[in-house]
Amino acid sequence: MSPHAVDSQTLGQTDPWNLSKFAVTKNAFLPEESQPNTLSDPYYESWELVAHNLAELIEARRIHDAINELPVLSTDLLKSEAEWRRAYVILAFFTHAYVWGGEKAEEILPASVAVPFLKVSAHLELPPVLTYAACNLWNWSCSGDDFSKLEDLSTLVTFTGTESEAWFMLVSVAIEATAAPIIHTMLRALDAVKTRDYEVIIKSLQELKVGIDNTSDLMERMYERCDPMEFYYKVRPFLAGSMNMEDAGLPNGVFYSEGDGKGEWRKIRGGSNAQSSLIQFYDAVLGIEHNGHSDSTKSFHDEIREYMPGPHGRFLVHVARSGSLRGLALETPVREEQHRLREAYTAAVDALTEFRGKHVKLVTRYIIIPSKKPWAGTTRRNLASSSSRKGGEGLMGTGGTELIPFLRQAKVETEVNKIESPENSEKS
Ligand code: HEM
Repeated sequence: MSPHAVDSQTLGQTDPWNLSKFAVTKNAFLPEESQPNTLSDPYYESWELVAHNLAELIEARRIHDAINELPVLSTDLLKSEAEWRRAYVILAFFTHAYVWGGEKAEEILPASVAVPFLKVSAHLELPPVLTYAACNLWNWSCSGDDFSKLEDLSTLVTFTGTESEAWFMLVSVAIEATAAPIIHTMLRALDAVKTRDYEVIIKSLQELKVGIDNTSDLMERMYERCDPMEFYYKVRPFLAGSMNMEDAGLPNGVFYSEGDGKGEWRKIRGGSNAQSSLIQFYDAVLGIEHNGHSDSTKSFHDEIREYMPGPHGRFLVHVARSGSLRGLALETPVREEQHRLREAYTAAVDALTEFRGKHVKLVTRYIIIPSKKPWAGTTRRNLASSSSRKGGEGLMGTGGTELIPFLRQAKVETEVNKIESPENSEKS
């Protein structure tokens, strides 16, 4: 068992939260075990053959032929939830390899991928696109028991076969695994709000701060083995969705063909770490809210929950409604323990603000700077070429945001929650 996994006794104590209903495991948002790297029924051999050779097929410009030759397979022979997840990973990678793997974007997704992908996505309550779940949560295996040990993790499906791509995906797996105990600690803290058990809450908030710091430290390990130029020009274009991709060659989005002329044009956001339930969990327990952007009344953070596995999205809603640590921290402190609660709350908010600050720096290193540099490798018409043509102006995130203003706003919306002294405690 991963040393960060929560033991069954502890899980038992938090049973009122009904975690299995929310697909929260002893490894939090990661599955219980290493993921299978093959579907067991030989019926799916043709999928597995393409999946295991995806990077080579893309490199050799044979990916379209390989996918066009696939039969339209049924989902009836998927044997377990782990196999449904494996099918989702495979079909998500096929979709993005097909759309972005040629000289220019392909607008029509063939039925061999679209038909089973729509079924598998509906089963898992996810959109039919390469989400964080496809790229990260369900796309790894581990040679040991410790899922936070980056060196022991490997990816199952990749577009490029590069170390940069694997590292980019696996850093997030390690982050999720390391944070597993924090979920359970914070659920106990929310329960303790009802009984005003200050000591439990203070200790939990202190642990949360350490957990968020660990998340930041692991995120900064990205620099070790993910090369910014390779990430920007080779890997990131494959993560793009079909929303806001007019300049990259998808004016109408992508047509998901269901055969016999049937199908639907879809504009869907691409994969983004913004779809991590963990960071939104940190927001939820601290009572941090994000505002709507100009074209919607819903915030991006709320919208993006639809790109998380259904049960995880529902878990976040449930947590946000289950007691307010912030409300308790805002009460005018009279007793010593109330002062300590404020300090612990603010230290956790500071840690999350710092995480978001470090993330902006990461995005600058991996997107802003490379977008202004010339690339000597293969060029295709895609997200990278369309952004670079404009000298990096108006850069969009793969999740579809105007990235830097959006990320700075998320940081400010975190920071304003600090409660430093009774005088500035009016915000609630
Ligand atoms: C090379 C690595 C990374 C790059 C280039 C990157 C890029 C981005 C971009 C462009 C956005 C804006 C949303 C969008 O996709 O449109 C975003 C959002 C976000 N990313 Fe990353 N990211 C990286 C790694 C990470 C990691 C490791 C995490 C940690 C789990 C993370 C967490 C988030 C979160 C939570 C958001 C939503 C904004 C917020 O709540 O602050 N990112 N990222």
